[in-house]
Amino acid sequence: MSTLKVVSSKLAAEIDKELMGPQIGFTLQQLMELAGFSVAQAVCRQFPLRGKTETEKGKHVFVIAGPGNNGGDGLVCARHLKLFGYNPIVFYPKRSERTEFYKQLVHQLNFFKVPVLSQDEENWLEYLKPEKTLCIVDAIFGFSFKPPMREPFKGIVDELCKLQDRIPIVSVDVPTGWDVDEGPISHPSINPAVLVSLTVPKPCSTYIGEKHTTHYVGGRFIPRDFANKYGFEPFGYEYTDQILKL
Ligand SMILES: NC(=O)C1=CN([C@@H]2O[C@H](COP(=O)(O)OP(=O)(O)OC[C@H]3O[C@@H](n4cnc5c(N)ncnc54)[C@H](OP(=O)(O)O)[C@@H]3O)[C@@H](O)[C@H]2O)[C@H](O)CC1
Ligand SMILES: [K+]
Repeated sequence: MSTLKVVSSKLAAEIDKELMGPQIGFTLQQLMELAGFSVAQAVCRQFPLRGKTETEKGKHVFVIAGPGNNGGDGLVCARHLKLFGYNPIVFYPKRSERTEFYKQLVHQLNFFKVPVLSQDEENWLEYLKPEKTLCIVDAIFGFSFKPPMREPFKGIVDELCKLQDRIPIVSVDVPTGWDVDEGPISHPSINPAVLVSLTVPKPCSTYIGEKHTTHYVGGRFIPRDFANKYGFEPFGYEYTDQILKL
């Protein structure tokens, strides 16, 4: 059995479909909770608060959530970061009307007093000052991005490209704007400091620069036989960890 390290977007969608199908019965909410939780753990691993000054601890984690499930991962991640003692702020310019569930995720952020900025709050760039921001979580688009990028996200990603040398970006599952299989197809493109691949890395992850980008796998919810069925070995997560550095 080949131990392929990546699966195509088609296979990733098939994996999701089977995980949420009648035999296995995961709900999207369950997978998103574990996915978002693993991204929060990766932020903590990469940007630990322990031993940091009060100023460092007061910096924001700026989570940009897109209109789909990648965005949902970001909303979940922000909630866990708050519980971990971080200072998340969510920018959610285009709120998904897909299901009630997204509204509940925003209610939970309100409950935890995590600010959720919408598009008409022009001051979102105010939060992107290096001295105020620990990192940016890119939860804009995942494996369903189809170019060309439409506004308001094109403008947002252009700003991120200008800032990424001064504020580290943590990309959820796929760096936004990359093709899930072909990698960075448009320029300029996001070049994340951290990539958290969910369930299993996608082909685009082979285009990250290993010196520049720390790569984690998260979304720990599949057993060995299921992984082998899709041609890969399960990842050797340590004990209760929700992420593994690759
Ligand atoms: N198994 C797991 O680990 C799980 C992964 N999850 C995450 O889900 C995303 C995939 O989510 P999906 O909703 O299928 O897609 P995206 O979030 O990537 O984006 C879809 C939305 O983006 C809009 N879109 C697409 N292309 C463009 C564009 N060029 N310009 C503007 N907007 C765009 C699209 O809008 P449409 O109108 O085109 O439909 C969608 O609104 C995966 O990557 C993981 O992060 C889940 O958490 C489940 C478990
Ligand atoms: K992303």
